[in-house]
Amino acid sequence: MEKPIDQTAVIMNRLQEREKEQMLTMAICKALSEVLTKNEFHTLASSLLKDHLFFEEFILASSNEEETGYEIFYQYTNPEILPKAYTLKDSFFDLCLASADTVVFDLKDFDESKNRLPDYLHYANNKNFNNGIGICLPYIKGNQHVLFLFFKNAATLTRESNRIIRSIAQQLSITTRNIKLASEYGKALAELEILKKNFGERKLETKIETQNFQGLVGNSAVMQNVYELITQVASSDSTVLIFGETGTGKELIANAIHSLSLVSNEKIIKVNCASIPEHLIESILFGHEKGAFTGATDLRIGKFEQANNGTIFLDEIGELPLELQGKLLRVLQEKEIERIGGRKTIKINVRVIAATNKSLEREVSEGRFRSDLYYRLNVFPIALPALRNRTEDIEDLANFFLAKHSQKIGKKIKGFSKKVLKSMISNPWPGNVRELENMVERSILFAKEEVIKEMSFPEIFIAESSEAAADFYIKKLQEVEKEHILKVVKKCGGRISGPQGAAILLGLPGTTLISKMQKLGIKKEHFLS
Ligand SMILES: Nc1ncnc2c1ncn2[C@@H]1O[C@H](COP(=O)(O)OP(=O)(O)OP(=O)(O)O)[C@@H](O)[C@H]1O
Repeated sequence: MEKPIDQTAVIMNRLQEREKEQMLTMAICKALSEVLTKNEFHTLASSLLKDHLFFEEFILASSNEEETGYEIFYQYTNPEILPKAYTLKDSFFDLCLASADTVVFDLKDFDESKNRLPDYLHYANNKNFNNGIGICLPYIKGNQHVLFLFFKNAATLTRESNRIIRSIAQQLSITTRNIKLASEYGKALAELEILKKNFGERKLETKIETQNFQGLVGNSAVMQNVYELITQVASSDSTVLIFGETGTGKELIANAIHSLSLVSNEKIIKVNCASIPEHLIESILFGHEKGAFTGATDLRIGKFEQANNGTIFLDEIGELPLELQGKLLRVLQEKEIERIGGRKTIKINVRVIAATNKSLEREVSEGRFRSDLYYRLNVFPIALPALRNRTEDIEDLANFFLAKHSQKIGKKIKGFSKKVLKSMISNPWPGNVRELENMVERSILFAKEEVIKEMSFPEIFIAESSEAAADFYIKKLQEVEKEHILKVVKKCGGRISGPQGAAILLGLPGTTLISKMQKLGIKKEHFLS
C-alpha cells in the first residue's frame, strides 16, 4: 500500500523553496539596481542570471520613444553589439509587446518565407537555440523593453525560471533605463568638460585682449599713466611727441592715439625718417611734380598729402636732415605744402605724431635739431619707459607674445619655467619690448617641451660694452658704433633682419640698421669676408 503523502511536509517544502526563490530574486534585483553600465550588466548576466535562468542567449530589445522601431540594447553572446534599428511591426517584437503573458515560441514554427524575421532570430536558429520566450517588461517612462531568452530545448525553461523572470522584470526595466541615463550623463559630462576647456581658453584669450589698452600690454603704474595721457590727447588735434628708447612701443602709441581720435576712420601714414635716404626724404614727405628733377618721371603724392584729414606718424624725427627741418616747421605752422617742382601750395589738414629715441634737447643743444621745430613738436610729450624700468610688465608681455607666436608657429607651448621668468625679469633688455618679443619667438622655435626652460640672452652686449668703454676716449663715437655694428653683424653671419639677425641683438628695426650701416659706410664685403 502506498504511503500517504504528508501534505504538511509538501507545503513546508514548497514554502521553503519559495522563500529561497524570493531570496534569490531579491539578490538579483539588488545586483541589478547597482548596475550602471553595459559592462556591469554583462558581468551580472554571465553570473547570477545565467546560473539561474539557464539561457543560451539573452537579448534585451528596446523600442524608440515613438514606438516605430526598436534596437537590440544588449545581447549576451555579443555584448559589444552596436545598436541596430529594426521596424517595430516585424510580427515578433510587436507580438511580445502586445502580450501581457510570456510568449513562448519554437523557432521551427516560424515560416521564414512568410515572415521577414529579424536577423537575431536567424542567428539563434543557426546556433540551434530552438526555443525561446519573449516578455514585455513593465513600462518605465521613455522606452518599452522586451526580454528574449533562447534555449536549446524547451524543457530548460522551468516554471521557477519563469517566476524569477517575472519578479525581476520591473527591476530589469529600471536597470536598462539607468544604463541609458548613465551613458547620456557621461556623454553630457564629457561635452561639458570640452566646453569648459574651450571656455577657459577663450577666457584666457579675452584676458589677453582685455589686459590690452589699444593693443598695448602692461599694467604697470607708468604704463597706466601713459594710457591716461593717450586718452587725454587723442580727441584733440594737438601734435604729440613720443620719447622712448628703441622698441618701447612708440609706434603702438601712435596707433592708439590715431584709433582713439576723431579721425580714426581716416588713414594714419607712417614715415621712418631714419630709413629713407637723405636725398629722397623731401620728395617722399612732400611729393614732386613730374619732371621736377632727373628721375622724376611721374608725379608723386607725398606722405603729407596722403595723410590729409588723417594722421601722419613721423618716426625717428631726430634723424631728419637740418635743411628739411625748416620745411617741416613751415608745413606745421602754415598747414600747407608745396610739391618739389610744383608752383602751387596745397592746403593740408593733418594731425602730426612724431617719435624719437634720441634726446631732442641734446640734439638741439648740439645744433643738430632746430629748436623752433623742437618746440613746435613738443606740444604734448609722452615719455615711454624702458622695459627695465617696468619689470612688473615683463611676465604679461612675455605671455602675450608666447600666445601670439606659438599660435602663429603652430606649437603648443604652455608657459615659461620659473627660472626663465626670473632671468627675463632681471635682464636689462636694451632692445626693450621688441627684443623681448623676438627672444620669446626664438625660444618657441627652439623649444622641445611644452614649457620654455631655456632662454639664451645675448651676452654680446656685456662683452662689447666693456671693450667699447676701454676704447671710448680714443675713438670717435661713430667709429665705436661702426665697429660694434660690424661685430654683431659678423656674429649673425651677415644676417640683418629676422629672428637670427643683428637688428634684434642691437635692438633696432631692420630698416633702421640698414640705413645706419649705409650712413656709417658699412658694406657687405666688410662683414662677409
Ligand atoms: N606695450 C606693448 N604691448 C605689446 N606689444 C608691444 C608693446 N610695446 C611694444 N610692443 C611690440 O614691440 C615691437 C616694437 O614696438 P614699436 O615698433 O612700437 O617700438 P618703437 O618704440 O616704435 O621702436 P623704434 O624706436 O625702434 O621704432 C612691436 O612688435 C610692438 O608690437
